[in-house]
Amino acid sequence: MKRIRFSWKNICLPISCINNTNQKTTCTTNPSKERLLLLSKQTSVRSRVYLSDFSNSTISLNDLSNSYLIDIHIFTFEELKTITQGFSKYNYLGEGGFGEVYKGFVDNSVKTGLKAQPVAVKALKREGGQGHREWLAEVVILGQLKHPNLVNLIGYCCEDDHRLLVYEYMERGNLEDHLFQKYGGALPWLTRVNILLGAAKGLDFLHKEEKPVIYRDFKPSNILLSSDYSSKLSDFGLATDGSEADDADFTKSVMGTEGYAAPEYISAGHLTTMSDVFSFGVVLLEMLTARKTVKKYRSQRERNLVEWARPMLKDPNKLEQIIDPSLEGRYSLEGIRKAAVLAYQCLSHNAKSRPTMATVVKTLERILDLKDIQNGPFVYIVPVAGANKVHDIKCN
Ligand SMILES: Nc1ncnc2c1ncn2[C@@H]1O[C@H](COP(=O)(O)OP(=O)(O)OP(=O)(O)O)[C@@H](O)[C@H]1O
Repeated sequence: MKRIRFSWKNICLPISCINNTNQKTTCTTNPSKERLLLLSKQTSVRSRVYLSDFSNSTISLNDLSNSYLIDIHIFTFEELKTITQGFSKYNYLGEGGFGEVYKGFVDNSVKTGLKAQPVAVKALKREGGQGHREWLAEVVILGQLKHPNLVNLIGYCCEDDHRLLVYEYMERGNLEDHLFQKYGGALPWLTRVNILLGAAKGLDFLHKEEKPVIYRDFKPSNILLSSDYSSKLSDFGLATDGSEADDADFTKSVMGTEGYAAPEYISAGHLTTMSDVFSFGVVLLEMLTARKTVKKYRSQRERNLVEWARPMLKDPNKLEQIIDPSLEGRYSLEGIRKAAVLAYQCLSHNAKSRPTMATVVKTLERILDLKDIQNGPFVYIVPVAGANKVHDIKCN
């Protein structure tokens, strides 16, 4: 489901690397002395650069990449064109609100020190301030925060009006395509729980930052899967690092994807970490039911999944009616009940009654340990090369 804006307010950032005269600019000039002085004063008190540092012009992209970014490579547009074979249709992976995504391959010959690996290259559609803000949010947040459940940003390109991002390539694409069966059979129960556990750990990590990062766009298409089905959050364009809370333009614009945003955020623009918890509840409900949160062609009563299904989550007799039939009863009964109660709590209209992501992680870990799976399929444990975990693969 594509991202929509509930309302729109242009965000005007001073874009230090855009050259209005249209000359070729690659953001590689040295930071000014005054800026570095200011920066060194700031570093003594905090360890991370925030998005607001850019809107206040206290830092430039050069300062950020020279002093703060972790293992980030700066690519030229030509280099990215080469590694994606000229953004060829054969390398095309898909398109989201930000722009098109292409598969590529990098190694030491592209940039010294670069590990040989497949990558995903995301190219920003050229459309002014908000597009640049989204690109910058990805660089500022993913360039500084590293975690096994956040997609790894390998590098970026900021040349003339080109804005691109280079990520590690995730072999199994996004959860949405698996959950709603674009590919093959239904995901087994424990694989689903494990995927959501990974995503929950990613959110928990973001929320535990000194200034919590609010992800703002949690949904299945933003959860990417590796070959062994471990999950990582991607698409940080709408994320906010907590530094923009006083910015009038920011607080006025409500953004996200229809069906996932918390009610208090839609109605009053009230954005907290609990907004992410609500969105997590929506995805958990989608995982339990294999139904999309909003679907036009469902009956009026069932159109909004949350409104229709939430009352049934706490009633074990009704619960069975909404569980994904393609699971064919192959799940832990206790596990599915616990997951349903967890979804119910995350979807509370009162933000304060929702659990924190730390509690969600603990609950999902307990559910993952419940192995009383009814009529279980033959489970073949595949050791995955390079990974220290084993995962169950359903064999028909
Ligand atoms: N790192 C990656 N590895 C493999 N595939 C990726 C990667 N990043 C994105 N993709 C794929 O590219 C396509 C577009 O992804 P993108 O994140 O831009 O948009 P989206 O999340 O589908 O939509 P929206 O931006 O509206 O939320 C999707 O099919 C996604 O699975």
